[in-house]
Amino acid sequence: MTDISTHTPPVTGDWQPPVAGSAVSATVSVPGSKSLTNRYLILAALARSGSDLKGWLRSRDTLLMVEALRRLGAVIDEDGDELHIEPIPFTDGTAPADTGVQEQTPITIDCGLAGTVMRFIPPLAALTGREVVLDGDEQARVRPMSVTIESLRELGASITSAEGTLPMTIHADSQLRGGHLGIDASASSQFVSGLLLAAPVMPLGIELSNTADTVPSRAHVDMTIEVLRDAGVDISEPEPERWIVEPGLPRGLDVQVEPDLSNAAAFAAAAVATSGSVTIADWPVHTTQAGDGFREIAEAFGATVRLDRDGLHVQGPEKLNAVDLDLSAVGELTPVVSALAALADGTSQLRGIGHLRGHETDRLTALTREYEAIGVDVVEHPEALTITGTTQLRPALWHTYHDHRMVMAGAILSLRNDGMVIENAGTVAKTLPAFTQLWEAMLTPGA
Ligand SMILES: O=C(O)C1=C[C@@H](OP(=O)(O)O)[C@@H](O)[C@H](O)C1
Ligand SMILES: C=C(OP(=O)(O)O)C(=O)O
Repeated sequence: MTDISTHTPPVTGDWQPPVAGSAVSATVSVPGSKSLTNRYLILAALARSGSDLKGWLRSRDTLLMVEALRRLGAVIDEDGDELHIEPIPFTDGTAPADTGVQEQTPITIDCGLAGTVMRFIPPLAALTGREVVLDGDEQARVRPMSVTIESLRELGASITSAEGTLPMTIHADSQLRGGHLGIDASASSQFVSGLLLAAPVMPLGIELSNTADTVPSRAHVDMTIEVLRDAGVDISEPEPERWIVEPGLPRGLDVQVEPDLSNAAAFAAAAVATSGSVTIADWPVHTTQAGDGFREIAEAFGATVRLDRDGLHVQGPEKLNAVDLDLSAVGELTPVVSALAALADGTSQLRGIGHLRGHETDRLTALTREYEAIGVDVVEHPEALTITGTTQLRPALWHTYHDHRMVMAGAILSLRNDGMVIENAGTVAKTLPAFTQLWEAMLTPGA
């Protein structure tokens, strides 16, 4: 198993990841899922009693969520790898109890660059009866937010936002009653998840439907439904993309967070890229995580994949096949998958990924630029990338655009591209602060 205890601290600036001299062979254990941690935190903040989260992910996105919920009134204590959460004092279907003079001071919330914070916190904030000002990183200010803002307005919130993005202010007179709502969720599944997660506290619950093209990242909506249901919330989807949540607070949680499979995919990809063999410990047999989709994707590249009680075992092929994949449901895997496509034998199509233009950065443009710089032939389409793999990669500075998954993609390419340097590797702390350490440990013989 990879042991990072004796390794140097995480790299925060430029990083030259190791080249794989031979086939990578390792067992890797990754920390908890970002998407599950942040959903559990939201549910715990709404619950009718205290909650315990074990194995939660400690990263920038989750710490921002913890801080946001504290500011809204939850009490959160950290004890080793556990979090204990006492909820915001909501009662079924009403705003939280009056907590006195302090209520007059606006609450400020930093969303960083976290989609889950900027789309999941506003519905809760609008239920508190407090003035809440939300902002984030410069790049967060261009991420799509108008659907969250408009939908909360329709449900009774009073919101000021000059550009329909962050920064925004939710006013204290907001009254979110819930009810029927149709939204265009084609730009992000998080518009749907944010409303569904807060719906148990709305007096009328919610009947929400998507009125536009299919919701992307469907796996994440399934995750939202599952965590709500597991917490005793009455949620149904009587027809595709129409969801009904009945009012009624969730139960307190006592859960173990699954490992983050989208982060794990980068390590599994190291096996695929080097004809190597990597085991990801504790890969769950049942999960709603988008990262689980990597099993089929690895097979499409020619890898052999086996899931058993010890985890996921990935054996890379001698030569990578080119692929033709619709990644719309599992879009966050795209940067990692694209790195494999850049090493494959032939031309790959990665389709259904237009919504990635609203992620941490415009990922289609960022990947295209960086592939061109290292000698990979890539064509950028509005909603797809065409990538022709090569064995003749050029060393270059790989820019990361404040995108953790660009760091991961760069590390995979570095396995077969000596001299490549990854700029601002510390940005990977968004979801995996120990990434550079785990990566180097994986490439240390005997890991
Ligand atoms: O709800 C979530 O936890 C997420 C939903 C997805 O967002 P989009 O639907 O905007 O792609 C995904 O890409 C993101 O990494 C996490
Ligand atoms: C798109 C991502 O993050 P966010 O939750 O900020 O949308 C991601 O992690 O790939």
